[in-house]
Amino acid sequence: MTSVTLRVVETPAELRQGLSGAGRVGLVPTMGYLHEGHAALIRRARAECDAVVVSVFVNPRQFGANEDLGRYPRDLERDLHVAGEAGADLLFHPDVETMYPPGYASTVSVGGVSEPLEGTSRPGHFDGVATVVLKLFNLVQPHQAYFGEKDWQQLAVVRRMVRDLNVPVEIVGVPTVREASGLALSSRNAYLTPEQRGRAVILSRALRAVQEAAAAGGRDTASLRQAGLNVLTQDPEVDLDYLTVVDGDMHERGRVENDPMTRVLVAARMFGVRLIDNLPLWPEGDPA
Ligand SMILES: Nc1ncnc2c1ncn2[C@@H]1O[C@H](COP(=O)(O)OP(=O)(O)OP(=O)(O)O)[C@@H](O)[C@H]1O
Ligand SMILES: CC(C)(CO)[C@@H](O)C(=O)[O-]
Ligand code: BAL
Repeated sequence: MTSVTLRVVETPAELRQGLSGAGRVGLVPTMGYLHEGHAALIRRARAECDAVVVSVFVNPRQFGANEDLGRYPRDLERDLHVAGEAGADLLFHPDVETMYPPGYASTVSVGGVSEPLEGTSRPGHFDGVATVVLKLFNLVQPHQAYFGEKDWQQLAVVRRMVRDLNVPVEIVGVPTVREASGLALSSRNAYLTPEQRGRAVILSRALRAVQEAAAAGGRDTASLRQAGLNVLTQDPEVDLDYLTVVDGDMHERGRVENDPMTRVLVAARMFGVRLIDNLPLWPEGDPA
């Protein structure tokens, strides 16, 4: 049943009013078309905070000129239902003019962790993400903010920004929610037919193959990567952008360290849709 207490607010003034005297506030930033992955973030916020704000804003500043801003899936009714069920109190749904009024001229740019991988493939993407996330932090002033591990590099960029700019918020990372097949839930999965989603499971299979190679003792990054490539090359539909093993700073090294932050990341285009996924190299933490 959808929560009867969920309120939609569209302006900063309505948001502040809705949060007055709220106690501990949790924020879940999203671009909408909510699914069970988003619901996991909202439920976690519900369990840890007195008031939960979900923002739904398809942020134009994080899309490149040739990306899918125009066709990004939107469905506010669905979002209300999912957010209400998961226990949100406020759904902040500003329009583009509210977030970026005429004369708007500021950008937040995080260096280092934002530069490789998604940063290389999607120039300007993380500037757009950091800018809107900092604006949301300033508007909502949450005690805690919840982000999915599915967007692992984004999580690293947000953590870096918060540390560097002394933003008074605690960042909480939430594990990736998957279909039973292993496919990571993503709003962009809506672009795929059920048959295509079945084929896209190959990405998580490749990540698991890399995990298995590490569990078997592999420490050399090139051979770990090859274990994943052996899977990905089984389907010619996979147009690989990157498959890599990185440390917590998003650096690829020749040999992997025994560090729980070591992660295997993949990005590929399948059926014209760009998909990303990642897993910890050692699911149970670093090996002895
Ligand atoms: N499967 C998932 N499990 C856990 N968190 C997720 C999952 N999918 C998305 N999230 C998180 O939800 C937040 C909002 O993400 P967003 O609205 O972009 O959804 P998305 O499904 O990642 O969409 P996209 O298709 O654009 O990647 C982000 O912090 C993201 O990491
Ligand atoms: C964090 C975010 C909501 C900023 O627009 C977006 O990048 C997303 O949905 O992951
Ligand atoms: N979940 C990441 C948002 C994006 O791809 O723009």
